[in-house]
Amino acid sequence: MSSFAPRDYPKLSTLPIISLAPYLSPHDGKGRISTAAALHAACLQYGFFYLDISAYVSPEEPEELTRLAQEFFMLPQKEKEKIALKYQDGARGYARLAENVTNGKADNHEGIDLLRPVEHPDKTRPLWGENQWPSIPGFREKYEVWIEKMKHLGLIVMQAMADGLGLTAEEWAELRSQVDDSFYVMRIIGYPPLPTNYDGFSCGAHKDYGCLTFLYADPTRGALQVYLRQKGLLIKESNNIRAEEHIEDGMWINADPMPGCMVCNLGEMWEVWSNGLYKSTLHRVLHTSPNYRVSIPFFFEPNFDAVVKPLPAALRLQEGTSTPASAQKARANVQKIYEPVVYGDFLKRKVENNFTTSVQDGDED
Ligand SMILES: O=C(O)CCC(=O)C(=O)O
Ligand SMILES: [Fe+2]
Repeated sequence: MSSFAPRDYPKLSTLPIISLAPYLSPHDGKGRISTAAALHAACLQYGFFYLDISAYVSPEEPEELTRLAQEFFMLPQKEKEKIALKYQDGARGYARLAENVTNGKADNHEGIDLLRPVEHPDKTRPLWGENQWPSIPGFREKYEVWIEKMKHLGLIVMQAMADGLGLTAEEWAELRSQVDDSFYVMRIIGYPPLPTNYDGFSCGAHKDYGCLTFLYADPTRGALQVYLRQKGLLIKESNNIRAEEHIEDGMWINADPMPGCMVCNLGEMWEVWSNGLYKSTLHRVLHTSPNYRVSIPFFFEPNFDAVVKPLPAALRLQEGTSTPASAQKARANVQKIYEPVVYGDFLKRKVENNFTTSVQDGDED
């Protein structure tokens, strides 16, 4: 029985849209406050949002990356296999269609993974090999420019989130030092249409495991879906028609691409930093339209050796205190503190267990 009458439900629309522009201009103090507050609210409620990056990226740039990805995926299979994962550390290179498995089922996609390069590469060590690039002219150059842009974007969004969570300047400096040499993953994904009666998904339901995901996807609609778990009143508006739907136990909503925006979501490391205040949200891809879909998520992750643990600012919020001094006293009221995680160790465990482990294993609510 619910004690929550439907009319009192929090109103949920499609995912919130947040503009990053104030954080790109040096003097927009007011704008920053509202961006930081909007980020905080989106992270509390959804763990997913649209990031309006039109002030940072011109639309032609990711369109060109999509075109290059298409060109690669359209090559004969034998050509694509020349950079197969098996020639390196098993994590860098080309994964053929259905090689990736989620929840025990083969995903109907293919892809290329490019990870942060390491010093003294050794392909016999997990994650420690070298990237394998397609030989298509311009491919590597264009993606390397994008990677630099996404790393910089990661730091900007982290700063805005730190403001939203109420970190002091010293606390932000400490958090920044955990992400300033991101062990990122640039993934390039190709999705043929999902065959009818396919036993699985284009990409099965999962949480991202790291810090922040910046997803650029081609204009295909109705592919990426996000799971909203809270009760609420979903407001849908299209073609001037407004519909309301009560969500009782959670539901999947579409996160279609929006011009000038990327879809951004939190990985599990943010659950740890925020001591569970912010959730890493389940999502999946069901691509049933007849076109070949391309998406290029950039996973902005902590540094390999970062020790990720609950931030004092998150504990202060949970304790209902606002200053570091008063928080000390109230600490005992916080019911559960997440265990610290060394990001690189966590990632290696993930790879060994085919990405099935979670920071909260055995502890799902
Ligand atoms: O292709 C997409 O829209 C999402 C892909 C995704 O969730 C992932 O690679 O983690
Ligand atoms: Fe994902």
